[in-house]
Order: sequence, then C-alpha cells, then structure tokens
Amino acid sequence: MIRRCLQAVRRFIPHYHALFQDAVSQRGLAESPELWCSAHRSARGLSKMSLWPFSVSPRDFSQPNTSWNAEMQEVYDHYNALCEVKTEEGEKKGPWRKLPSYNRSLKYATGGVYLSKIIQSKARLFTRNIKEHGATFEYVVFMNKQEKRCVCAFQAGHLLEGPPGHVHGGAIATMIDTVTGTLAGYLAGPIMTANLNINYRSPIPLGSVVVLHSALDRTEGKKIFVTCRVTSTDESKLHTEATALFISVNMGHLFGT
Ligand SMILES: CCCCCCCCCCCCCCCC(=O)SCCNC(=O)CCNC(=O)[C@H](O)C(C)(C)COP(=O)(O)OP(=O)(O)OC[C@H]1O[C@@H](n2cnc3c(N)ncnc32)[C@H](O)[C@@H]1OP(=O)(O)O
Repeated sequence: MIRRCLQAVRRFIPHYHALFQDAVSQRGLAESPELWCSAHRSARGLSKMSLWPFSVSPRDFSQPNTSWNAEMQEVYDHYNALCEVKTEEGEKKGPWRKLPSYNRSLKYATGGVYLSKIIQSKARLFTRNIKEHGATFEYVVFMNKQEKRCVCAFQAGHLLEGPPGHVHGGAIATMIDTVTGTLAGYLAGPIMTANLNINYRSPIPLGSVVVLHSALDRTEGKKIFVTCRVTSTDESKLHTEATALFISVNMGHLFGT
C-alpha cells in the first residue's frame, strides 16, 4: 500500500511545476492569499521530497504543430505578436496572453486534500485526449484580462465530423463551453457551466479554421454571464452564437465532494 502511494506521488511530482505556475496565474488563485498559501504548502511539501528524479515539462497542446494550416498559424501569429509590445525601453507585456493547455485539467488543482484523487486519476481533458496532431481539436486561447474577453483559433480535425464534411454540433458546443469556461474561470476562479445556449447559423467545414470570440457580459453574485461568437477568421461569416452561464463553486463542489 505504502509503495503504491509512493509510486503515485512519484508520478505526480513531475507535474508540480506546471500545476503551480498555471494555478497562480489564474486570477482566483493568484489574488486569493488563502488559496495561494494552501496550494503553495501542498506543492512545496511535495517538491522538497527526495523523490525528485524527473524534470519533465508537460506538453503544451496549444503550441503550433505540423498539422496547423497557414490560416491557423496566421491567427496565432497575429495574437501572439500582441502578447509583447515594443517600447523605447524594449519589449514589455502586451494586453494579450497565450494560455498554455495541458491534457489534464487536474493539473490546475491546488493539491492538499484532493491530492489522493489527483494522483490516481487516469482522467484526461476531453479536448486534449488524442495524441495525433490535427485529428480532433486543434486550438489556442488568447486572453485579454483588461477587456475581459478572449479569442480562440480553432482548427477542426477529421475525427469531428457531424454532417458530411462538416463539424459536429457537439464538437462546436464543446469548444464554446471550453472557451467561455476558460474566460469565466480566468476571471472568477473555480466555476461550472450551468447553462449553455447555442444558435447554429452556418456549418463549419471540417479542416477549416474559425475564431471563437468570447466576452464577459456581466456578473451577478455567483453568476457569470458570458457571450460567444464563432466566425470565419476574417469575421465575415458568422457560424455560431452562444450565451453561457457559469456559477462560481468551491473546490469541493468541483471535485464532487
Ligand atoms: C479553476 C478552474 C480551472 C480549470 C482549468 C481547466 C482548464 C481547461 C479549461 C476548460 C474549461 C471548461 C469549462 C467546462 C465546464 C464544464 O463543462 S462543467 C460540466 C457541466 N456542468 C455541470 O456538470 C454542472 C452541474 N450543475 C451543478 O453542479 C450545479 O447545478 C451548479 C451549476 C454548480 C449550480 O449550483 P447550485 O447549487 O444549483 O447553485 P445555486 O447556488 O442554487 O444557484 C446560484 C444561482 O444560479 C442560478 N442557476 C443555477 N443553475 C442555473 C441554470 N441552469 N440556469 C439558470 N440559472 C441557474 C440560480 O437560480 C441562482 O440564482 P440566484 O438565485 O442567485 O439569482
């Protein structure tokens, strides 16, 4: 039993750095001293253990890869350039930030009492569970915290077919949930989707690139209302419109405890 626990911890440790760096970059955690301390304590304890034999950095699935077509790369380059602006004193942070994306959402958790669940988990993020480049969801999210909005370049792979040659409505809903949820989570900390309302306006061809534009509409107490439009990259064609409601939850609710 003890050996199994140690093996599990050993497997978890390589992910600590990513977990903690990404976790503190989320506003809810970065601006909450209590959560921050708890995350830091749990993670620091683990990192100091003498079981630190690895230096694995997890794969960031939102980095360009060989499956991206020219249009996808173009949108990426456009927003990536806005992440740093040139000033007379040199380069400084711009209004946009590229969010990293891993295949395990639990890497964002704060550890502590949840650690035992994390280290045993075989769970993988739905949108990142296929290793083959370009087969399903190729996407990258850029966040503009100041303007409370984000954009996502999405290239739909051949395994997402719904109507012949076009993207499945459920796959589009998945991307809308992911992007609006990422925005809500970035602005408000742990959240869950309560309501998603989607109007499909025109089909999205498989293999094409679309942009999801998501913005905070308003907040009312625990409720976070977010809008989303899916368009062609030049915004001339509207594919889908959606509104989403997220509810702020505590970590216990997120983990079903
Ligand atoms: C830290 C995080 C980092 C994560 C990093 C991961 C990285 C990768 C990013 C990917 C991001 C993907 C994001 C996907 C997120 C999901 O897909 S979550 C999965 C799908 N959603 C679910 O399974 C949720 C299931 N439902 C529930 O758990 C609960 O019903 C909810 C939604 C949490 C609400 O809880 P509740 O206790 O019912 O809330 P309650 O306090 O009663 O209601 C609060 C208010 O909301 C209203 N409300 C509640 N439900 C509804 C509804 N359905 N319609 C309208 N109003 C409602 C209530 O009327 C109430 O209003 P007021 O009276 O305050 O005016």
